[in-house]
Amino acid sequence: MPTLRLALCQVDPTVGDIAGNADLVRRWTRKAADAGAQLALFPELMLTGYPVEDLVFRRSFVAASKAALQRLADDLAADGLGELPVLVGYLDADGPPQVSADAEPGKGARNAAALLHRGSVVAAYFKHHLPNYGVFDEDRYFVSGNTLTVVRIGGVDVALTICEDLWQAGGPFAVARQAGVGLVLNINGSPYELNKDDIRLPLVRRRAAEAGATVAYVNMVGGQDELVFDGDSMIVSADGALLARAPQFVEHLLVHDVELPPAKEPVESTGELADGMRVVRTKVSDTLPPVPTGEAAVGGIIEPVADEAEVWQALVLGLRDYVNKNRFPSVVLGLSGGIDSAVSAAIAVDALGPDRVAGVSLPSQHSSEHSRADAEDLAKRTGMDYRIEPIQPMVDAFLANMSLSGVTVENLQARVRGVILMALSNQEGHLVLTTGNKSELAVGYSTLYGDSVGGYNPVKDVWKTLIWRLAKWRNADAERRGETPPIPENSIGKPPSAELSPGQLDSDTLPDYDVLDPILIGYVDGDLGRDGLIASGHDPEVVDKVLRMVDTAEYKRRQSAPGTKISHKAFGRDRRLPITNRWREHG
Ligand SMILES: Nc1ncnc2c1ncn2[C@@H]1O[C@H](COP(=O)(O)OP(=O)(O)OC[C@H]2O[C@@H]([n+]3cccc(C(=O)O)c3)[C@H](O)[C@@H]2O)[C@@H](O)[C@H]1O
Ligand SMILES: Nc1ncnc2c1ncn2[C@@H]1O[C@H](COP(=O)(O)OP(=O)(O)OP(=O)(O)O)[C@@H](O)[C@H]1O
Ligand SMILES: NC(=O)CC[C@H](N)C(=O)O
Repeated sequence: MPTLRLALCQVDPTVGDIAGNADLVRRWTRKAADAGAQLALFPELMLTGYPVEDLVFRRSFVAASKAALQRLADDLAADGLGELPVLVGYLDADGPPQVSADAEPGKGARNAAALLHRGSVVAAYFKHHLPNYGVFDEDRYFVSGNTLTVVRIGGVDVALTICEDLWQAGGPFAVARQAGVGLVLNINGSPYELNKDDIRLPLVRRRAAEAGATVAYVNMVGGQDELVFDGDSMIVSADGALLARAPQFVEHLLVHDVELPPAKEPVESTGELADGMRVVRTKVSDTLPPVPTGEAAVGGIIEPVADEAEVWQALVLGLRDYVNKNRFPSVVLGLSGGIDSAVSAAIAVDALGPDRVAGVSLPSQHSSEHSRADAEDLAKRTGMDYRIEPIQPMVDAFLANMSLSGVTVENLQARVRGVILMALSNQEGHLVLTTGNKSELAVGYSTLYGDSVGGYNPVKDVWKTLIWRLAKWRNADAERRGETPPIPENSIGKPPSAELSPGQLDSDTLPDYDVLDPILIGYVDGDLGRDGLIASGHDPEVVDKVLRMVDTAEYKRRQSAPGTKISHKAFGRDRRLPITNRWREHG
């Protein structure tokens, strides 16, 4: 049986940085070669980053991707790495974009993968299944490919596939079986969602069984606006055994030797192959770079971590990459002494280090003594910068000049805080973090242009009840490691309050969060209607109240800052609803 040393390069590309991404491929191909790899693979749309959205419509961008691909092949050969076949995702086009007036049927932009060898592009593959649900809009951008590319490398037939191809039965993996391949490569831009890693392994196993071949699955890592890619690259044998698995949320080179069946005689590509596809075969090389003598390469198997640990890492990486890729030196956020700002600050410190996080206490006449003390305690525990900017003089200046009362005055305080944070951003260059959790976003419990101001929201997709769980987990994790728990116990234990009027508590306006969150999870994440929610045991009156709040807060969500997606259905692309909308489920 031939043995192939595979190198799965789980790296963090940046959208639009074609030259930087090509350099990343060169650096990691060098690492792969140093590890004796005989075939290296990089994620989906590696050269352009993923997802590129409407950049696909720019012909200049497509041209840059294509030119970079050939340049990369040349550079790898010039680097002395030409003998190592490298599979890399890139943006291609064989016709004008589908949205343009001169579009041609069956042609257009392609989500593509190319195999580079000895300074040339020796084979290419166009993604067959285009995801068009959730956050994905690939039917808007790409034309589907109908050819399975099979390359013969070192006597083994290897099929090339891209991400969504893995998620559907009866497509390229079924064709791969008909073509008799020994290995299927699958390159991914698969964003993180809680529990997605639990779905991926059985999915890869099913496709390995369908193809009757080993599957090498490489995914990117890193944050891109609201998405965070978690890696979780793996190799699964034809009989479903997990051979190697990379850690989540970090760049990683997974190098593993796989035993593969020798290529059979070429199968004729005529006849009905699955899903209307045909097969095109290319012989790349009989000879491969020799593996260094000695130990076989074993990639190891990383065990999945607890949900809280996984979500925390996702939030940390999502924020870090947003801040760094958008070149902010630091972040600033208001510290109320409450749990949302405390958790957001702890995420920021883990993402950026304490020197790049500034916390501001913005007390008003309604702020309790503990709000200041708890904010200061948080700052001490984490080592972040801390200052106090009292807002009352500015609030009073408004009240002396305008006749305002009730909720307007509550909102005024939140807005003065927003103005101060934006002023600090303008003056000192920080990115402002806003800290509204998913429960608040769902019911509109925030002040527009007030506490909702900010460029990024690290907890946007985190239900309030999960915020508490994360806080407890993060503190316990610190204790396990002998470190100071970052979040003051007081911030975890106190009843939530906006402190915008005397003695105000969230529970004056909202049901308790352990009642509210399950209703929201059913309505928002599960798309349950009123009847479904009541049938699952919720009080009809509370359901009506909650649904009314959710439905009428769409306008706030549409103006909200981006934030890291961690759930199956995050506000934004996953859940698109009209603002002007008279459809109501509730009484
Ligand atoms: N369909 C629509 N399209 C576009 N704009 C629309 C709109 N409907 C209202 N609006 C605008 O929105 C305004 C109302 O929104 P807004 O000004 O935000 O005010 P509003 O939602 O009325 O009040 C904010 C609520 O959030 C609470 N809060 C504030 C701050 C922090 C926290 C917390 O604990 O985290 C809670 C506060 O106690 C209060 O109950 C209207 O005056 C109108 O200008
Ligand atoms: N006194 C304050 N000083 C500094 N920032 C504040 C203050 N009050 C509110 N904020 C900012 O506004 C956000 C909204 O907080 P608010 O206290 O109104 O409700 P919350 O959603 O329960 O948040 P938290 O749990 O952080 O208190 C806070 O997370 C914080 O960033
Ligand atoms: N880029 C893709 O094709 C991603 C779609 C796929 N279902 C995933 O989330 O992994």
